[in-house]
Amino acid sequence: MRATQQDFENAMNQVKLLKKDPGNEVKLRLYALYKQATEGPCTMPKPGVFDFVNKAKWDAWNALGSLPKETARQNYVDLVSSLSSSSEASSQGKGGADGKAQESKGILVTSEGGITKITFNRPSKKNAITFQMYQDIILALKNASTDDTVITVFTGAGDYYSSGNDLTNFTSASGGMEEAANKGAIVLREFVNTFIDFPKPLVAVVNGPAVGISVTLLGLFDAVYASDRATFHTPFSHLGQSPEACSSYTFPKMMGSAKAAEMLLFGKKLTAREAWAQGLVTEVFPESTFETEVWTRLKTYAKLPPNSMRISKELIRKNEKEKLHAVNEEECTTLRARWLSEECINAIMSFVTRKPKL
Ligand SMILES: CCCCCC/C=C/C(=O)SCCNC(=O)CCNC(=O)[C@H](O)C(C)(C)COP(=O)(O)OP(=O)(O)OC[C@H]1O[C@@H](n2cnc3c(N)ncnc32)[C@H](O)[C@@H]1OP(=O)(O)O
Repeated sequence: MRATQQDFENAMNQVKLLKKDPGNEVKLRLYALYKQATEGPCTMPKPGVFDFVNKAKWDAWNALGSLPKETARQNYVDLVSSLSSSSEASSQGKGGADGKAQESKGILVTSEGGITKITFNRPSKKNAITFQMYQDIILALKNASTDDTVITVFTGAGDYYSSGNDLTNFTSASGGMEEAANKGAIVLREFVNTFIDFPKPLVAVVNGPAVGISVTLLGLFDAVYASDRATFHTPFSHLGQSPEACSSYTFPKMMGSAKAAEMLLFGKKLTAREAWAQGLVTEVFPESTFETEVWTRLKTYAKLPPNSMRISKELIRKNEKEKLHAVNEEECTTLRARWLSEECINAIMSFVTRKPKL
């Protein structure tokens, strides 16, 4: 039976729910089939040789020649169906009861002893945050804000806390940089708003190096415990980008504008003790006792009266909320423009095309 327009639209939605990243080759094939099915043969001018991403996409689309739209639509549906059967669609239920675990691609959410634990769980990529992970974290925080857990804790699996935004979020987007930048700004706005509005105590257990957005977000946490192995790095200028997660406001407020500028403008990497001295970190622990000491403490905190902690947090945050939302809005608008700048595109391309290690 021929794939209908409805089958095609269902397949497009299905792609967004794939649990396993199908890899760049498959993504290019999907892109090419989508373009062929919706626009017909490629008539676009060939991108320049240094425009790696758009050239790869153009090549994939152009290779389909005069394949009829209907056949491209059918092939797209078939390809998605084969991917979906090998990679069960992502789902994340509502948690809260002790011992329940929800796993999505890239994050692991567990709840035990009154603590929701959200783990960046992509150690082979230093826990870089994909578009899907941003969305899964939003969902996990929304669940944690209304379930019966008392404290929510972020940590990282493996040697890193997180290397920040996955730099391939933009290069692997099927609709080009402009579409990726629009999507990025929308996702980022909602993601940061969820942290601003999160009603319960939010704690970061920074087990290792933290980069980019995983650092800036810490300004919205209630406590940050760090191993003495952790470092804090915000290389935004090196990436042609600008600060996010309200750090253009929280960092100068917390550490003074001179120290904030060293981090946010010049990309100075701080040790855990330096970050503590600047007020970004609550307490630093020796790596050898870090996990035991921190988790023992958190288990005690999770037994404190939850309503009292929620009300105190509300009082602390109340006068800042409107300001934080306005800052988030402006940072997202600024970043959207940055992502389309030559400085940023060149920096991202030089990361994704760097030579593999021997
Ligand atoms: C909705 C969108 C919101 C966006 C908000 C804006 C956010 C901005 C930021 O977060 S900016 C910060 C972005 N992050 C970085 O610039 C870090 C980039 N990575 C590195 O510099 C290094 O990988 C490292 C210092 C983190 C670790 O170096 P090393 O110990 O030498 O390991 P590898 O480089 O070999 O890394 C292993 C493996 O992981 C991949 N990887 C690491 N970080 C990222 C990343 N941020 N994005 C994508 N991929 C990453 C790396 O490519 C290696 O993969 P491979 O084994 O080669 O397949």
